[in-house]
Amino acid sequence: MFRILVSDKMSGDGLKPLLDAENVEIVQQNVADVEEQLHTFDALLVRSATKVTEELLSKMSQLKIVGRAGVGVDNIDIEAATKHGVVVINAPNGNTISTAEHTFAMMASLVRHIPQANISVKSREWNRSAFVGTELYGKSLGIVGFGRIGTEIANRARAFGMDVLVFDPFLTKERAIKMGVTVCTLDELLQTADIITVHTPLTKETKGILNKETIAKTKKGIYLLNCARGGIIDEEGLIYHLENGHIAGVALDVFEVEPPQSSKLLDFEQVITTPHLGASTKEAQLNVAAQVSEEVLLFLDGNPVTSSINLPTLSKEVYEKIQPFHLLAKQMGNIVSQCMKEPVHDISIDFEGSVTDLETSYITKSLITGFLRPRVDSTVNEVNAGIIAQERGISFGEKYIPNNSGYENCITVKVSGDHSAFEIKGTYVPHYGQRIVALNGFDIDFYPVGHLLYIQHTDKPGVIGRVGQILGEHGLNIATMQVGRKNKGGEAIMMLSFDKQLEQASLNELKNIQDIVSIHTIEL
Ligand SMILES: NC(=O)C1=CN([C@@H]2O[C@H](COP(=O)(O)OP(=O)(O)OC[C@H]3O[C@@H](n4cnc5c(N)ncnc54)[C@H](O)[C@@H]3O)[C@@H](O)[C@H]2O)C=CC1
Ligand SMILES: O=C(O)CCC(=O)C(=O)O
Repeated sequence: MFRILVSDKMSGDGLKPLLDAENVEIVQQNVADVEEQLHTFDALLVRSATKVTEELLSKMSQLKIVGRAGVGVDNIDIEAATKHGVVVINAPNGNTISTAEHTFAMMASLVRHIPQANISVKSREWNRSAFVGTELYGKSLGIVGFGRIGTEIANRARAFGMDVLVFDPFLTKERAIKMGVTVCTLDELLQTADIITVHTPLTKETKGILNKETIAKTKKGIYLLNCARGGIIDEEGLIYHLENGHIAGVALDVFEVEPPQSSKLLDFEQVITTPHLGASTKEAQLNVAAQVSEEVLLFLDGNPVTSSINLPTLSKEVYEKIQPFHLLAKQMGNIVSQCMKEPVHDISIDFEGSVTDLETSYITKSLITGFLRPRVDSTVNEVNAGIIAQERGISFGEKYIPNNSGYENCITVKVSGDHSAFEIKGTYVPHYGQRIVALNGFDIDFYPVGHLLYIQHTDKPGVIGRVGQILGEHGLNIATMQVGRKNKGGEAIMMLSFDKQLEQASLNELKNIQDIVSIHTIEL
């Protein structure tokens, strides 16, 4: 049974997949009200109100996934979630139309002074001359950030007969041409636009992208809108230019601090506001809640996620192709880790053959996870494996090499430690399974599961027999056995598998056999 905490208010219909699921218990309460139970939840669903901080994540020790019912994840400490091995997903498309429509409604309201006129009429005034507006038709709209919402706004603006200028450093020329917008630099946009609206995420680069200096470059009488995130337009800069009369009007759905109780911006007649309502429609709330609910359920049932912020996202179809290699890589990492009982500083992974057609970064993360599991106390998974490896001074990298192994696909892992190195090769054979096909240059062929014993020895008569005898005396049945050697009478290896774990006494006896160089038990 999975326990899911829904901390912010969400559409009941949207949560239906979770409410209907048999293996799920849902608690719809704010995190602050379930302080004692925080460690029991497997998943946390939030909108923008709940702040998912390092402190909260530390208290939620069972947490596996955070679902953000919306786009912006600035209320979630992604770095901390990644460190805690918690997957973060969002619902990127569900509220695009609602937010674009809201921005457009704000724009129309702004240039026609609708909110101010509404207050005036309700105050029993009839002051038509005070509310003379401006047409949108023929005006230049500058859009900063041309993603999902920016694109929808451009479509609507063109239908209103506006020229659309776009600044987005990640926008390709082809897409701009297709969308019928003019791409320009930020300075060109600032100097040309009559109205500017921002639709970027809040990042180090976008924080204060419109500020005292950049707003000064805009036309006198500019209209500015922020329906994305508070802080993208610097509030002090806004106040400065509202006071000096440079700005004709501002529409804000979002604020640097929400609610903006003490913000001076609320005192300006030419500032119109809404309380972060961009995504507040029945449709958007249903969409985003349903999207994250379905995704969280799939994830908890062991499926890949399609909109993760801190994991490579894979479709189910792609995941099915990757899954056998994902497992093979985890087993390979685990084997090396158990055989190399020393500090390791580099892991290099070579992919060859058909596996190179897949998203190998996911396979690499699985390998690093498998390697770290026997060494790390904290829960390590594909989300935090990279960070944990880095923290422990282990570098890793992957590359594609020509397919010379003789296998249809092959993964070779070379691990460098302080005192030695280890090399392992694995392949996946459909309908046959994962196979380890070489260890430290010895050709071998074994299935990497269960209780294994890896023995390095000298290729001499009687060694294998003595091993079998000691194991037999300890009541240990050898399930499978593989041997490999490079030269007659030289170094050799054995890989044995058992139905149960070996005890220390039998290992001690094996170690005493002359011509045995080393022994490692491997538990997979
Ligand atoms: N008011 C509300 O209720 C809502 C607000 N939002 C906000 O709107 C933002 C945009 O949402 P979407 O369009 O869905 O996101 P998106 O990811 O589709 O688009 C963001 C765009 O910003 C661009 N961008 C990133 N850094 C930039 C920079 N330094 N300069 C210019 N452009 C830059 C990206 O290239 C991308 O095209 C979200 O991050 C969220 O914060 C989203 C939904 C509802
Ligand atoms: O209504 C909400 O949850 C806020 C939506 C939002 O800001 C977002 O999706 O980024």
